[in-house]
Amino acid sequence: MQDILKYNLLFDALERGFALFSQSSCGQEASAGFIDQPVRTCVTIPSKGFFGCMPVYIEAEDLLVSKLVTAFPKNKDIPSHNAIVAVFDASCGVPRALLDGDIITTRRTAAASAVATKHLVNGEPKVLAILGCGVQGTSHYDALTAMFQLEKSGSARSNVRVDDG
Ligand SMILES: NC(=O)C1=CN([C@@H]2O[C@H](COP(=O)(O)OP(=O)(O)OC[C@H]3O[C@@H](n4cnc5c(N)ncnc54)[C@H](OP(=O)(O)O)[C@@H]3O)[C@@H](O)[C@H]2O)C=CC1
Ligand SMILES: O=C([O-])C1=[NH+]CCC1
Repeated sequence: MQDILKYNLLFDALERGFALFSQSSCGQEASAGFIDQPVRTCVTIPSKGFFGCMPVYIEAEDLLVSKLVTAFPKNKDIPSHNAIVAVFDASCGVPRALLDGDIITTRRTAAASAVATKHLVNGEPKVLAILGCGVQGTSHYDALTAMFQLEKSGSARSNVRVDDG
């Protein structure tokens, strides 16, 4: 997954996916193909975290997919987020693949921020500052420096600790 899921491929795939989803949500299924993507369902594990289920049907790709993801923010020596992605053939419902979802989650999230920034930014961004050096802080650095020609970029651990008690 590390070698396959390059940011430039992800940027194109996400732009296409967001456009398809918007067109489908606006009732333009004829050109876009039908997409059914309900809002993520979450199960709460009190004082520990949550377990999320993220299903989608994409007619244009004949795919039925669900990500299953856990977020346990207090994990210390193991990742705070863990995921798998199950892929089914939408023509017959047969399972086709079970993918490691960690790299997908790490890079897709950051790539989505980069694509959103590209469409929302006013002019060419020159400076990037990221607060926090966790998994997403790092992947956002990688994605945004892959998307833009920046003059200055950096990330830093936060010295402001939010009380998460
Ligand atoms: N929408 C999406 O698709 C996704 C969203 N997320 C969300 O993004 C966020 C970051 O996830 P991820 O990077 O994987 O998590 P990590 O556990 O790898 O990193 C946690 C980050 O939060 C900071 N942090 C933790 N506790 C505190 C605190 N008390 N006060 C201030 N900062 C704190 C850390 O700062 P420091 O570096 O200084 O230690 C670190 O940068 C989470 O909220 C997660 O749920 C994650 C994946 C996908
Ligand atoms: O969409 C996602 O994969 C996640 N959102 C918060 C934790 C993981």
